[in-house]
Amino acid sequence: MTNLIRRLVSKKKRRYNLDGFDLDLTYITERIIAMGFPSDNLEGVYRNKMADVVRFLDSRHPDKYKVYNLCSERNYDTSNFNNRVSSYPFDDHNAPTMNLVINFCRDVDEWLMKNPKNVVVIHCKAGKGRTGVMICSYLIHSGICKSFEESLEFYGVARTQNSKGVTIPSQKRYVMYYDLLIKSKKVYYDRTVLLDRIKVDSPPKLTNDNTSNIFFTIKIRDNKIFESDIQVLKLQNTLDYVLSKQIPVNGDVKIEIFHRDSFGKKNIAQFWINTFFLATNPVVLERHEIDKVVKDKKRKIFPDSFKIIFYWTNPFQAD
Ligand SMILES: CCCCCCCC(=O)OC[C@H](COP(=O)(O)O[C@H]1[C@H](O)[C@@H](OP(=O)(O)O)[C@H](OP(=O)(O)O)[C@@H](OP(=O)(O)O)[C@H]1O)OC(=O)CCCCCCC
Repeated sequence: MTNLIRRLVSKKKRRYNLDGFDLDLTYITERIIAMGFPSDNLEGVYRNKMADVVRFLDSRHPDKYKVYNLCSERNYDTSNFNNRVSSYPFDDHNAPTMNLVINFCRDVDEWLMKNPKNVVVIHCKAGKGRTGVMICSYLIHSGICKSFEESLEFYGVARTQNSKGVTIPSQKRYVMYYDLLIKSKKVYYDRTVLLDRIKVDSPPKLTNDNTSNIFFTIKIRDNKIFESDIQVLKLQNTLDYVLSKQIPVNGDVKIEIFHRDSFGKKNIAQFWINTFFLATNPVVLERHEIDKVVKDKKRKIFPDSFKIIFYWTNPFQAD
């Protein structure tokens, strides 16, 4: 019964089902393992049980494994894994920071280079989205995959039965960024640019009378630096918000669009971008490139033509 619940919760992910083990765990390559959170108590009933994961790793890769926990929301006693655990935390359904990806790839590389028998075991909560971003980045870093498209495909096929590994647009974008960074051979830094203006084309249908109360926020990593006032929009209108003062942003930037009604505010769309990689101006994000919007498969809220456009300025001409 417990295993049935675990299989239901792990959905389309490929499980390790051999020699008496039945775990939400997949070998992406012989030396890169993805898995669900090693849990205790009630969570242990529907996710991987910590004791089973320890038994598996100690029997298959004694003293040769290192575990990477990507969850910002939970932790465990690392002595379960002989303290060979590194933490690279970021939030569920979000992108990591670029520095987190860079440091993670270095750490994994260092461990794998130490001994040809060493393996890495990477997990978040479900062991799919966040785990996928980091594994795909390392597949590029190590040269196992030659492009971000190849790594996303490779991981999706290996980890799931429906090839839906990394599905959140911002998470995919960060794998693309890492590919660009590796190919450019440049040294990453939190480049400063100025945000000028944000447009939302073809507003969503959120109410029966087609009026929506939209506002947006800008965060640099986890710090909110700007919140717009509420814009009342009718369907067919375009939200065109010219910032009264240019806003300097650097590195990982999260923009969230909210709708406010009598029940409160609801985050309806969001995306992460990294300023180091901004090239075109304006930046146009199509429907399929915006988190949450892609989940509206039947186009009930967001029309096909929905897009977010933003304008920015490079304060340093030489960049
Ligand atoms: C009889 C019970 C039948 C249960 C059937 C459940 C079937 C079911 O939907 O199970 C799944 C859910 C939620 O599952 P999780 O709590 O594991 O949540 C997943 C997690 O957020 C993934 O992110 P990450 O941690 O990999 O970064 C996410 O992938 P992504 O970020 O790529 O979108 C995935 O989205 P996705 O589904 O792929 O769109 C989420 O479902 O489990 C529970 O809510 C725990 C249920 C606890 C039940 C306790 C029972 C004791």
